[in-house]
Amino acid sequence: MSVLEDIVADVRADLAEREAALPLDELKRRAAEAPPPRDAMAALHDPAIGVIAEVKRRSPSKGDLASIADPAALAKDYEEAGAKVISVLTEQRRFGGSLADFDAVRAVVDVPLLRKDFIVSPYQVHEARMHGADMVLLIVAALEQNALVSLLDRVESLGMTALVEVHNAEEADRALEAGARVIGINARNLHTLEVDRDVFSRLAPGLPTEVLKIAESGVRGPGDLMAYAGHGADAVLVGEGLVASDDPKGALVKLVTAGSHPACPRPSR
Ligand SMILES: O=P(O)(O)OC[C@@H](O)[C@@H](O)c1c[nH]c2ccccc12
Repeated sequence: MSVLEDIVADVRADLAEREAALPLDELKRRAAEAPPPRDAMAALHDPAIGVIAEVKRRSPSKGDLASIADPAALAKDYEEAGAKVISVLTEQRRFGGSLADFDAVRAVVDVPLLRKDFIVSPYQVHEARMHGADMVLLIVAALEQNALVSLLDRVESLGMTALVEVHNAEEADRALEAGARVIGINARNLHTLEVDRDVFSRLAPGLPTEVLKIAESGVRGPGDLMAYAGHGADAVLVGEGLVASDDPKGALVKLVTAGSHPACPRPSR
């Protein structure tokens, strides 16, 4: 099995436990009572190159990145530093995240929040909404086409924005066919965990101008952000480059400053 298949198998096992504890109907009822979602798409439509800052403790490729004893404090720093959206990993076994982290962050920030997980079931989408998510990650490589289409519809029908993640041209075609309006091009191959920053420059030109393009993974600093901007990125999604820094807030200020600098290329929308 590939890394991705292993992760998804465990995610499904954990999901079955939660479904047994809280049935879907009750979950939907609670989700309907959550405050309405924020407009993540509008937040990312800013003319500056935005940063989606991620709360990430560890990863299968790099192991422990940061202990993050207080995810809310980190997220507050991200918000103050100018993050357009904050991504919170909720996958526990490989990434050390949780819905409790998500709740802690939701309680202290106003920016749109992305639930970063391996979403394979409508249950997880309603669960995201119940916890106050505004945006949900859908990984094309983890989904059959009909599941991708129905999950995307569900995310949008609940008023949230789907970040549809791709890593190659075939997945990009599937994302477009499903109706994705925000596409994340991940430099990391989730089957092998290898990073190739050139994937963005290969795929982005083939996407329609009106689709928001997010460059994911491997952003080490302003130079990488500027390079991605030059290839048409509307925003970058950054985890390790922030959490593993001695000063995550300062590191994010540098990225945000680069993204709004007049010399930074702008998307041709
Ligand atoms: O830590 P990095 O290299 O900045 O990467 C962030 C983000 O792109 C990465 O966490 C990610 C991209 N797609 C994912 C899917 C699942 C889990 C994690 C991810």
